[in-house]
Amino acid sequence: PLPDRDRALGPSHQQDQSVYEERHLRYISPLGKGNFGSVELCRYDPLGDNTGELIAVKKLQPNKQSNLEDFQKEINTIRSLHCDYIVKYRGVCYSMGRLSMSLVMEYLPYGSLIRYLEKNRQHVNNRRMLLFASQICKGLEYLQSMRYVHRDLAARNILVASDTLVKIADFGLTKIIPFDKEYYRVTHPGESPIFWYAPESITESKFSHKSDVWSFGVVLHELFSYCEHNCNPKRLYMQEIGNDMQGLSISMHLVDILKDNWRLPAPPICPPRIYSMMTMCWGYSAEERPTFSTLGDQIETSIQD
Ligand SMILES: Cc1cnc(Nc2cc(F)c(C3CCN(C)CC3)c(F)c2)nc1Nc1ccc(F)c(N2CCCS2(=O)=O)c1
Repeated sequence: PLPDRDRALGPSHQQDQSVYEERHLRYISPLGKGNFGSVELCRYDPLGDNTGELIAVKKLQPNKQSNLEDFQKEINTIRSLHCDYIVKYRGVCYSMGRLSMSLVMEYLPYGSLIRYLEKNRQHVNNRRMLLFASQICKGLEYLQSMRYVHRDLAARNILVASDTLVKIADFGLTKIIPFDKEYYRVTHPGESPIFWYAPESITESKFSHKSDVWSFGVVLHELFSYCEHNCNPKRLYMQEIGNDMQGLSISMHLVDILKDNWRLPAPPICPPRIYSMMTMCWGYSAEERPTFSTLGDQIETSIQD
């Protein structure tokens, strides 16, 4: 049979674990909004006695019809992923007579990693940070084994399931690398998070597992900066680029300083071995960068020490 992700998502093939009926969906509160649409906390309560499970429901922006295709791709992607370090797909919910659909996922109560670290900074030590880093690394290793490139790796897209478990959350930009290529070239970059992008992604819109490795290095930087607002990657890069913008676009300035070998500075109190791991992820050419399995081993070694 076709591998999971190659089967078309369609109402006629009831291969989804479950289709959620809108009439049993109880809206509770908003979780987040973005150009992607919105994510809401709901309770699926078919018995109507408040014993149903809490779920996170991602709805598409109603007006953006073009996104429906992307949304279907995102649903196909997340449906095909089965990994402890990736947020779990639960099913879909059709409403308005199959006119619109929502993506139903498991609900992770602690929210985004950024907010979690801001709130719990005082009792998250380096060991726990390394545990989170190794979980994200394992999630990415799994994604790579499925030939997916995430393309939007950042602490804001990592969710916290518990004090000892984080998961990769957002697959809106994830693409499958064609079987005969090493990279995916994007035609419409959209709003690119360039401060998390590898140089070749900025200059050539090329995305590969190695460009995800670059972004993982930036996530390591965010982790060991405790997602401090005043030392987030965008702020640090903009300080270095300076405000003397001679008309060059920000992304060209960014590529210039990366070519000159400037890199994000070591976060305060970051173990030297971790910072050297980040700088390896930031090898200018993709070949220089380590693989996720090498990074995973190095992180495991650091945890043992
Ligand atoms: C699939 C999923 C599962 N569980 C959860 N739990 C969750 C639990 C929470 F308390 C919160 C917050 C915590 C802070 N207070 C004020 C509001 C609720 C929260 F934001 C999330 N959220 C999920 N998705 C999600 C939600 C929201 C998002 F903005 C984004 N994204 C944004 C960038 C791309 S994104 O799609 O990753 C994904």
